[in-house]
Amino acid sequence: MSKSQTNGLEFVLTLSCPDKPGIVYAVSSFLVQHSANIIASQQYGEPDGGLFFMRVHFSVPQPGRATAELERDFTWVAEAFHMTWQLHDKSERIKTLLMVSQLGHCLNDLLFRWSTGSLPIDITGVVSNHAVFRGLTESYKLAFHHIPVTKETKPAAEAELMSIIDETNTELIVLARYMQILSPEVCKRVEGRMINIHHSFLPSFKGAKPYHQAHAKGVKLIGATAHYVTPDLDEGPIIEQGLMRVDHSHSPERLVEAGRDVEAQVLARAVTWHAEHRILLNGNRTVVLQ
Ligand SMILES: Nc1nc2c(c(=O)[nH]1)N[C@@H](CN(C=O)c1ccc(C(=O)N[C@@H](CCC(=O)O)C(=O)O)cc1)CN2
Repeated sequence: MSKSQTNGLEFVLTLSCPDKPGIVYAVSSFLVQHSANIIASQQYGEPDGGLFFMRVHFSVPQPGRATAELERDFTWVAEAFHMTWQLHDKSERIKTLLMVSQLGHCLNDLLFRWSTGSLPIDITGVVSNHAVFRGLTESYKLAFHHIPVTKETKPAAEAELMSIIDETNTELIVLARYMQILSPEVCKRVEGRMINIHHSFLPSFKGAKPYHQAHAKGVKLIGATAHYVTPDLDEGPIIEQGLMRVDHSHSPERLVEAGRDVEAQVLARAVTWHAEHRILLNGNRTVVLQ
């Protein structure tokens, strides 16, 4: 059945809007009117009376409802409260394209988690500017797209990437240590649905070689940051971060090696939360409703 024709039994509604009394009441009333049962609900109101954020996971009785039908019925609530909102059929796994360059620890971790069912995504393929992970990708029976990039070929390479995204109906793109800066045009087309793992505790050590930057500063902690990609390098909304302790004896190469696990764990949490529709954008920040 096509996406709009599935009769979902469980849905996730996410919304943000100017805070005012009556929002939860209005959402609850909508759910009662549709015989829905709340399974989980989280909300957050900015303390200064700014925006209100909500995530509701609910079920509807058999035979289920088409998402479009519920969306049509919720529109009046959304308009009354000037909501930015989305309704997701929880049975539909988000189509996800993975991208990597020459370091495969995050890719390997994501592929394994996906293969065991612990990562709620459908992988549409792997894109890389190097050929080194073709074997690993194809061992999971996934499509591998080798798209080499040079300064001269970057526009054509990005055009090929966008074609793959469009042709596979990819909804989420994950930069699993993909080490090419993407153009503002690509960033605009994937705004809010491209996640990067940066190998430092942002905002420290943006850009290239953050572990070498950290070593030069004599840090005692290194970290990793998962964030949405924007035209401004490593400045996008932060989703998740992690840290680990190091000391004076760690060379830059040892820091690179030590950081692999925290990078992979942070990226996996960020991808999971995006796939579970737990992340709401709040300007250049995120609200993550657990
Ligand atoms: N527009 C954006 N593109 C990318 C972002 C981003 O936030 N906005 N994140 C990076 C990942 N990254 C650090 O996490 C990073 C990647 C690449 C570079 C860099 O200097 N790349 C050089 C080429 C390096 C090479 O060929 O090995 C370049 O693109 O000219 C810095 C940081 C992913 N893209």
